[in-house]
Amino acid sequence: MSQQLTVSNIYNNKFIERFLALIRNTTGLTENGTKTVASAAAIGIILLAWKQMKSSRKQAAFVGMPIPKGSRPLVGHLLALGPNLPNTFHKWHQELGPFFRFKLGTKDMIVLGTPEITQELLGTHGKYTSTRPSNLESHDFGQNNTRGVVTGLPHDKAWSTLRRLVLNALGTRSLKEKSDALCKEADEFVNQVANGKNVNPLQPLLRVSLNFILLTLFSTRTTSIHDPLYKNSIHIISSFMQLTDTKKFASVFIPILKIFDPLFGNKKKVVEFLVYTCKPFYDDLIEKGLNADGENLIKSLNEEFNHGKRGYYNNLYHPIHDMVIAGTDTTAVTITWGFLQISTRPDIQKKIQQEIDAFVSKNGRVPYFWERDEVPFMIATQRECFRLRPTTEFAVPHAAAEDFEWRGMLIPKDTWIMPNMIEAHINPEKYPNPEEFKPERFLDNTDTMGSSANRKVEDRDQFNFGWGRRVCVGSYLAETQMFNVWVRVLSRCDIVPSLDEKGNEVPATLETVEAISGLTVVSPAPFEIRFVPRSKKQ
Ligand code: HEM
Repeated sequence: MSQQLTVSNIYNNKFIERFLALIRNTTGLTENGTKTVASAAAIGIILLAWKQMKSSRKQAAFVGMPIPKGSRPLVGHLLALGPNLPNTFHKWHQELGPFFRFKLGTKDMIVLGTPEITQELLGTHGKYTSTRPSNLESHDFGQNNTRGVVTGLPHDKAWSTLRRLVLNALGTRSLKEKSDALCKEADEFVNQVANGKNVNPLQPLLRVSLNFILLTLFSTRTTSIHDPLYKNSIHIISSFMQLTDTKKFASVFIPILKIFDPLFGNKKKVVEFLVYTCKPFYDDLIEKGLNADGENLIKSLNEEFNHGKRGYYNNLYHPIHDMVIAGTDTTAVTITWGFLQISTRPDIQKKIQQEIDAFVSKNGRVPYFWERDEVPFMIATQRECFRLRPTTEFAVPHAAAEDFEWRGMLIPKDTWIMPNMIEAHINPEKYPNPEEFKPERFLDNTDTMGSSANRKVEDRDQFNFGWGRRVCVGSYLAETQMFNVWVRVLSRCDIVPSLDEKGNEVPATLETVEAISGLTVVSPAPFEIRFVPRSKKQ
């Protein structure tokens, strides 16, 4: 009869008996001591085997996923990326298909090149793919891991509440109430530039965007580019962008570089900047916003997270900072790229002006954003400009929240997921002859682009505001601003190329103006155009 297997009779097994004797003879331990050591060894062996099993599962990660050539130990594909990432990725998509994996140092990154694939991974599998890469969280204002909107975690209740409050403050009703103040910002922009002189519209547009954010958050605004509030805000935005440039966090991707962190590491500088520069700046703005008449976002945030108490705002800095950073240059840059594209297309401008003029002669004023059905060709042109020059090249990267399976492949936790915005918008199946500037392809749709983000992928007409649960919370504000500025500029001006010293036109186009990739936004290199008042056109 076979012996029953129990913990105590395990030691009666001949092989184990001999093993215990060996330990006793070599260590001089008692019988009980030997059994304890043997048990500990057995547990160790089991743990090791389990770890081995786990890591062999990890080795099976990404099996079947295309990967470009050129990966090197330690640095991964770093040396194969070349100076122009979108071009390299376009080449890799052509060689490898709609998705591929590459390695940046030791980090795995998946790039998604078609709307369908992106929807599948970031929409259908959103449960696993809606967090952000942990190293995007470069700081927390030194405050117990309070996160903002951009890096908050979807399973965190505070994040859902925050997102809801922000969406509410930047939504249809709220912005309709603020409409007059927002329209004035756009009027002021036209007053400033409508003089027929060469101008780079980006800087004055940055002030319009900043004022849109300051008004909705704190019921305040800057009065000119010389206003200290404007100067300090731009200082905060640009310093933060520079401090958090991916290159400064190379050791995140290439761990061996950590040895240089004490010399070149940036983390301490970021935290000092946030604590000593940003906090006092935001304290002033928060007080201003809480003392202001009427509703604004800071009042609802303080009510929700601090029960309306004054004086303690540690948990509000991060969400506020996110809005200022995410909302200012994105919209200004989008409008700038749009004006650049139509500055060489008087035919397109004329069609838009006919629509606006017809509305003005009927109503005595230009349309509001909610009357955009009256200017369908202008809306279609904005969409076409946005398609041909997306404002972000890879949106804001998502990350895998846990190991999960996709198309039979194991995607490990922390894999970065990057939707390739440029590739998605030149997909010939969705946009026939994608290289052609053709606003007509969007003519039948004046819905907001933000609402298009919630549709089925085949019904979406563009993807610039992102995907899935993390879709941009500021899309309605951005579109309102784009509309207000476009409609006012084109009702009063023609946008034409700049002039050189001899009076010759210098056309600026997507081909002549370099696209400069930033942390998330891709900005035009400095260029100039002119806004010539329509009645005074030579
Ligand atoms: C044309 C202008 C804009 C563009 C192209 C844009 C684009 C984007 C994109 C692509 C994302 C990432 C979505 C994803 O992860 O899939 C995003 C997220 C975000 N945007 Fe925008 N955005 C714009 C304007 C704004 C404005 C005006 C604000 C705020 C006032 C804003 C605030 C945010 C925030 C807070 C997030 C993070 C959302 C989250 O992680 O849940 N954006 N935006």
